[in-house]
Amino acid sequence: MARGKGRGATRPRAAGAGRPGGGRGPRSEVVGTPFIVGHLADALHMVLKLDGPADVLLSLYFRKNHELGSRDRGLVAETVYYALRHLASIAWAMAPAVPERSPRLVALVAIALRFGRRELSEAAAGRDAAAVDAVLAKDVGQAPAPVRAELPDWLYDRIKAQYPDAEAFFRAIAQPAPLDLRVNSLKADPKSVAEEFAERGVQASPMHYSPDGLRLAEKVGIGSWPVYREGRVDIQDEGSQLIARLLAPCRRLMVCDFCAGAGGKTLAIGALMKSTGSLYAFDVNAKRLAGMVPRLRRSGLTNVHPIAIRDEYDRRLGRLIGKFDRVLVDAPCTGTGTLRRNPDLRWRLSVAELERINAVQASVIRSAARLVKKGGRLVYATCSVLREENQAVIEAFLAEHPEFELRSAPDILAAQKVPFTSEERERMGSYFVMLPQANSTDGFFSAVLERVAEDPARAAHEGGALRGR
Ligand SMILES: C[S@@+](CC[C@H](N)C(=O)[O-])C[C@H]1O[C@@H](n2cnc3c(N)ncnc32)[C@H](O)[C@@H]1O
Repeated sequence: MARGKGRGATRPRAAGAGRPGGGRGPRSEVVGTPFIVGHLADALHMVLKLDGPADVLLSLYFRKNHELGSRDRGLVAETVYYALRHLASIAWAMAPAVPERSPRLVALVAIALRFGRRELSEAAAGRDAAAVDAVLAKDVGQAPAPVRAELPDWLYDRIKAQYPDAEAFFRAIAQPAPLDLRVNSLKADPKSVAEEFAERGVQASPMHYSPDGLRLAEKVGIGSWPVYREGRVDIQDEGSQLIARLLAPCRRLMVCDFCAGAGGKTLAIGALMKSTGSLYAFDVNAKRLAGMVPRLRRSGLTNVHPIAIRDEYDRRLGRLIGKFDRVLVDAPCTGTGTLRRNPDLRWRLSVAELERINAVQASVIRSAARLVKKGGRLVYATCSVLREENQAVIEAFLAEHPEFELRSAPDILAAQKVPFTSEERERMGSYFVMLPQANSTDGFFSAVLERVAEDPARAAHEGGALRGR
């Protein structure tokens, strides 16, 4: 696999990685010890079934395998993610063997590609050494284009057709994403938080676009740090932070986050509202919504009302029709904008799933739009890079709903001092579009729609009721 050879072939930073317990016992010469390769193969055996998100399956694996020290876990996780990012080319090079039935070979090849062939101990490679070398000898440059792009054919075709810089997108999603933080303006400011990180020897730099954001130079586990536990920061991609700003939330508004999930955007919106007004957070997934509770506690927000709904036409929504100044629909989507963070996603998606999600998107935006008052705004957002889930949904909605008009998303952000170049503005038009290859963020799409007239159906209904009196 000439393409992979040498790429990133560095020793892992973690001193002692490769040793059982990650620090105990004599120092191992190489990363790929029998211990690490064994665990990596077992973890890949689970993850390559692709029957659940890799991060969930990996944490399950680590919970069951206490003998792995924190550095071992870091090494296994990093290599599993590397394998998922390069799964198409690894599968192509190892054919007729298939990854899900040969996780050990995938483990050995992934270590050799990520860290260098010499990082595989003889004891670990064992009888598979020749097979590994045969895989490494394959020239991925000869593989079909979707394999080189590390995408399934259907997704490759769509991205290639949609983006003139598709090749740059393919390169961008082969890289891991940085760790982005949003500073909670209720409790801190970016400068003081950056200093707090500097005291721990971690560089946190201001973000290019988001005024509240800091980007860490290295990935560190901050879950137990006071800065996180005390709610001064939350983990949130830069693009996602900007979507909260598209609502231009200010004091004392009635705001609804219709697909709030565990509250990533809810928290950002609440902070921009300075914890005033009312912020309703709906979701059909009560478990996910419950994940918001500890985050709310840390954040210090007191204006948020999380409510689990049965579906987008839940009867309890009836009394809220026409009541909101702002409604965010952070729609369920394919998540194709987050492939840097969730490399397994591309292998778990399908055209049928895209079509199912598309139908939900159309239904959710239609229902959520009823909640927006005249003069209020509906913000539709996805973390997808596919036109079908983005522009096409908005075009179909506007064709059916002349009572809404598209507003300029870049103008709304420019008014909040978010700097876009004229080139970026030209690319976006009236929409908000962030792309990993152009903006170094996850891929995001958003449209801001203003209600300029009452809902015709509702007006007719109320008019009829009035006349009948
Ligand atoms: C993209 S995620 C939301 C992420 C969240 N806003 C954040 O920033 O962390 C989409 C959410 O939509 C929810 N959802 C799916 N169908 C829905 C529906 N019919 N009505 C409301 N929410 C729905 C899902 O449970 C999921 O939590």
